[in-house]
Amino acid sequence: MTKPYVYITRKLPDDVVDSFREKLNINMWDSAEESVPYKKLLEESKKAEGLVTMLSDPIDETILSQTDTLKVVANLAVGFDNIDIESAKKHRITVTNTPDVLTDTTADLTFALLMTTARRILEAADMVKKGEWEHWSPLLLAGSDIHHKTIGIVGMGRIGEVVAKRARGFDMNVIYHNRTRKQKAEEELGLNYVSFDQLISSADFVVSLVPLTDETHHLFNANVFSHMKDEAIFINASRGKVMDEMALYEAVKSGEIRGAGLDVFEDEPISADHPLLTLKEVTCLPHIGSASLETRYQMMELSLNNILQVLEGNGPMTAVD
Ligand SMILES: NC(=O)C1=CN([C@@H]2O[C@H](COP(=O)(O)OP(=O)(O)OC[C@H]3O[C@@H](n4cnc5c(N)ncnc54)[C@H](OP(=O)(O)O)[C@@H]3O)[C@@H](O)[C@H]2O)C=CC1
Ligand SMILES: O=CC(=O)O
Repeated sequence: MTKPYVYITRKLPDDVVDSFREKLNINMWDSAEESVPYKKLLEESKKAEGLVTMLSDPIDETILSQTDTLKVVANLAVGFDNIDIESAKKHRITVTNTPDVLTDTTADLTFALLMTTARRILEAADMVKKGEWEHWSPLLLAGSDIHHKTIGIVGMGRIGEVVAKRARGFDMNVIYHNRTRKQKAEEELGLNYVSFDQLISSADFVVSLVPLTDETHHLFNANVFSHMKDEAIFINASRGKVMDEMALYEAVKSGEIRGAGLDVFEDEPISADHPLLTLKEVTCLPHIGSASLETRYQMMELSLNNILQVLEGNGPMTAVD
């Protein structure tokens, strides 16, 4: 029996992929770092039954409408804003993602970003390494406290709840905003539900964990930054396009808010001359929320298992609704 053809849009480790080769005929793009060119993606999608895609691959109507073979797209991420879900539905192509396996790891990184920014860890480490530490002084690199402060989480989903748990461990007051209230989490984690406006005006740390949708595009804009506390720190670990980067730059530069910690950007990778990179109050990371070895291996295995399940006629393990 011929094995179904599956294309992976990045070079993944052989020790993960090889165990699926008995049942799947797998081909991969030959770089782990560089995205597959769009033309090649289009060409492969016309002959593959399954695609494993990265969050940087645009899986659009052109790709989804021009294939007679494609049955399943497994995105190596929990976010799926790079995929035209309506079009996939229309063409009866299953889309899967990688929820749960990355939740704790991403929550760890989100909290690390918050702590790094609040306590000015990068500035401090740089000073020591560059030999610029000349003396101890009472206000040397004095930052913001974390304990007993108020953290406001916008997007209290899987990752939001675990960040809330981390925050409770630091004796923080946790407020959140979602479109729907989560009574069980409120009771279990001691959270307080507030309106979006209340959250942004009362939180010391405003943390974005909302997916990118039409509704959340530029949710954090100049008007919103202007209503935050002067000492507020904005943390974005979800998607760059939920914030207006230039408005954030202005807000930090003018002292309207104290700083920001960002794992994601409107365009990735962010260009080296972007104004945000000039601000010492802004911590910037290269979209590494789920990047632990253990978690990335689990995400790869889950993606390939989703492909296998669908192509063997079983339901996907983690389908995007
Ligand atoms: N930096 C990184 O490397 C990573 C980033 N991510 C990002 O984090 C996001 C969250 O992941 P995860 O927690 O698993 O997702 P979930 O779907 O579990 O949580 C998302 C939450 O956002 C809320 N939400 C959605 N729309 C809105 C809105 N318009 N206003 C307010 N709240 C809203 C939802 O609640 P409700 O529907 O009630 O509003 C839901 O509780 C992903 O979509 C992805 O973009 C994820 C992993 C790693
Ligand atoms: O950004 C990462 C994801 O899993 O979504």
